[in-house]
Amino acid sequence: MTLTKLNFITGNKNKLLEVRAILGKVIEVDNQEVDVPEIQGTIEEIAKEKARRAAEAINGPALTEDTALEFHALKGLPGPYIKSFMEKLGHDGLNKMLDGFEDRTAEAVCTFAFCRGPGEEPIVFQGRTEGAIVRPRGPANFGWDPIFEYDGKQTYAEMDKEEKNKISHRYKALVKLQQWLAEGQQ
Ligand SMILES: Nc1ncnc2c1ncn2[C@H]1C[C@H](O)[C@@H](COP(=O)(O)OP(=O)(O)OP(=O)(O)O)O1
Ligand SMILES: [Mg+2]
Repeated sequence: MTLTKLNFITGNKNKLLEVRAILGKVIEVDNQEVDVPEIQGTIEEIAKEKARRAAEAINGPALTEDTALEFHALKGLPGPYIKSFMEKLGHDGLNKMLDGFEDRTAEAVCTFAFCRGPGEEPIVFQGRTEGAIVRPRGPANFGWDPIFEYDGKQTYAEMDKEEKNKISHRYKALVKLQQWLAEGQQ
């Protein structure tokens, strides 16, 4: 069965905007805002379970995304728990977490999971982009974007949206998703 549109389950408007900007020419992206619980575990386990639960909640095919931010000095933490860390500590606190370390590099990880329907095994598409954690620069309208510096130059928040969408963790994951769509979803 060829997919004619993707049902992207997310409550995050910025994610939806980026996915539409990148995938919009290739396939229609519908959105439903369903609050699916996120379990603890590895990035892949969390992503798969999120898609499984989303497919059950809407009783049909569901695409979900989970974003992680791995600090190398902290062996990958906060990773998938970045949302809670960001909410509690903010840009300043996240920076301070690394002040005792020399290594301020980090990896932004985007993991899409697609589940055909209830009871089906989800398939995962992941993209990673290397950067460093810096004091905030640029507009603060998307989470940790102002403290994630790409390429030693601009932060995600300072980058032109089009530029960001050519190198971001989300773009790289969506390239893999597009390939899978083009190859007939085998
Ligand atoms: N560049 C970014 N890309 C993705 N998420 C980001 C970015 N900057 C900040 N964030 C935030 C949004 C969330 O607080 C957190 C990621 O948590 P996550 O559970 O994946 O998203 P979410 O809960 O906002 O949406 P969803 O409904 O898809 O789960 O990181
Ligand atoms: Mg979430």
